[in-house]
Amino acid sequence: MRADAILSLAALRQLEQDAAAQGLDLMAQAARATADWVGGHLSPGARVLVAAGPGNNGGDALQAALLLHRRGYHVDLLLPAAPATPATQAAMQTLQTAGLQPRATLAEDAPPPDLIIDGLFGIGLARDFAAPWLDTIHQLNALAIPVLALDTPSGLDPYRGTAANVAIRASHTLTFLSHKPGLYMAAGADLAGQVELAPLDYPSELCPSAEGELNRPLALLPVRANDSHKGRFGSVLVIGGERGMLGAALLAGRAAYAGGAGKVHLATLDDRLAVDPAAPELMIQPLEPSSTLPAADAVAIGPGLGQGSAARHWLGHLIGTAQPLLLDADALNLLAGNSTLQQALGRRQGATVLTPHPAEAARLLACSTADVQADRLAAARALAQRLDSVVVLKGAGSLIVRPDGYYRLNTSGGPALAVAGQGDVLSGLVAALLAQGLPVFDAAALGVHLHGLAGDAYTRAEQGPIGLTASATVPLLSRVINLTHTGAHG
Ligand SMILES: NC(=O)C1=CN([C@@H]2O[C@H](COP(=O)(O)OP(=O)(O)OC[C@H]3O[C@@H](n4cnc5c(N)ncnc54)[C@H](O)[C@@H]3O)[C@@H](O)[C@H]2O)[C@@H](O)CC1
Ligand SMILES: Nc1ncnc2c1ncn2[C@@H]1O[C@H](COP(=O)(O)OP(=O)(O)O)[C@@H](O)[C@H]1O
Ligand SMILES: [K+]
Repeated sequence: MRADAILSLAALRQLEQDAAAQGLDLMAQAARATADWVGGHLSPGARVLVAAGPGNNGGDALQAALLLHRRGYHVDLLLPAAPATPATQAAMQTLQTAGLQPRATLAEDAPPPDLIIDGLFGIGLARDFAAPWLDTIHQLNALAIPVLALDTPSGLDPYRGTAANVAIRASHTLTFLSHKPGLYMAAGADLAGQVELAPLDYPSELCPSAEGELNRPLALLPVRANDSHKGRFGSVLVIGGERGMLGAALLAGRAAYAGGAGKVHLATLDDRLAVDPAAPELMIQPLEPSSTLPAADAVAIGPGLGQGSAARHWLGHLIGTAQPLLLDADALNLLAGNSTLQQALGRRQGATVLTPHPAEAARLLACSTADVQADRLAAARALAQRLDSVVVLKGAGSLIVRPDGYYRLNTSGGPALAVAGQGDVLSGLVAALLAQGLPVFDAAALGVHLHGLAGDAYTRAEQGPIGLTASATVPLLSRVINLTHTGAHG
């Protein structure tokens, strides 16, 4: 299996069953990976508090506790409930034989540990917590000590990224067998800390097919030949810029140049800007109902578009063309209220990308933003399938989803990007990648990845995420593109 692959929960459970039927002990492997992780971070003699739950997540933790004890660590065991699975019961018996006695509650006078291992609950979490779990998790969080969560922080749904009524806040998560999207999305983005994968060993024929993968840049722009000219790198048309929202179209246009487009046209609904003095290379044309649109290899419609009749007209017109097309912002809001446009989009011949943030996705799905965030993958898949488009569901852990449901989960970027105008920048960048000929899923995925890298570069350079504006992101885009730019001559 590819290292970046994501297995569905059902596939993971199937793999677990098939491995057990072949006599493979995945729990022992998970425990070894855990003990090795601790060995890479703390020296023997360090104090480790191992919190174990009743299921197999607890089994992983208890087997790891035994290994750590044998390797010379000082292990304290917290076992709030009796082990419920045979593997967990057996692990507990071996620990007791080795002289380790568990406690049911945290000892108030115990010396503070150097690390907590959270093996309370994994993928088997089924409901909100009651006592004693509620108190235990609050108490563990209150210790404010580094936590290594096994598989997932207890209380976090590692597929949806939603938290139960309380959840462990981990500094690190060691997840087993396959990546899990909820460790990067919604509440998971703050609860999982640094995530590492322990893939574990099993025969390759047991490996189910993946439902998605982490978004790593697979498709890159081709290296540019010395004998190049602007006509080789595609032209982008941005349509938007209603009164009071011209800036959105300008940001998209500037980002399209930063993303390597050879030519960028802006067709704006507000006719009061003849030129962008900060980016005079943008060719700006006010839109009249009778206008002929400039020829383009990719079109982005939506940044600052508004929802007036002219906006509706141009959206309908573009859906009827076969050009690669990106819909953002008010183009999505117009679409949400118009089933005729939605049907036309579903029948569209050309490649289409939709880039909703959760509120725009909610309007399209006629549900609440909270509903979208409660199951981001299901929401993005529903839209991609219904509108036969590649969908980028933005926000922490952006998802890039194909109509057949396969997805890439983005891990770059962060709160530096949580500021007005970043969506416009992303639209222009993805349009530039489309105009340069990347296939639609790759263009969307690479654009999201690079946009996130620009945010990460800022956070690193400024030692924090505060203060990055959308316009200041544009030059960072070209820097990260040039840094990652490899491949064959185009
Ligand atoms: N999937 C796999 O192939 C592997 C799984 N392993 C581990 O096994 C874990 C899954 O084990 P399980 O399926 O036993 O599940 P868990 O250990 O996550 O939890 C299941 C137990 O918790 C109880 N429970 C669920 N929600 C509760 C709540 N809110 N309050 C109180 N009790 C609750 C259930 O009744 C059950 O006893 C994984 O996360 C991973 O850590 C590893 O051993 C490696 C292999
Ligand atoms: N916390 C975050 N982590 C990662 N990416 C983020 C975060 N917040 C915002 N972003 C990204 O920034 C962009 C914001 O887009 P959007 O909400 O459409 O902004 P606007 O409408 O103001 O242009 C999206 O690409 C989104 O994924
Ligand atoms: K856990």
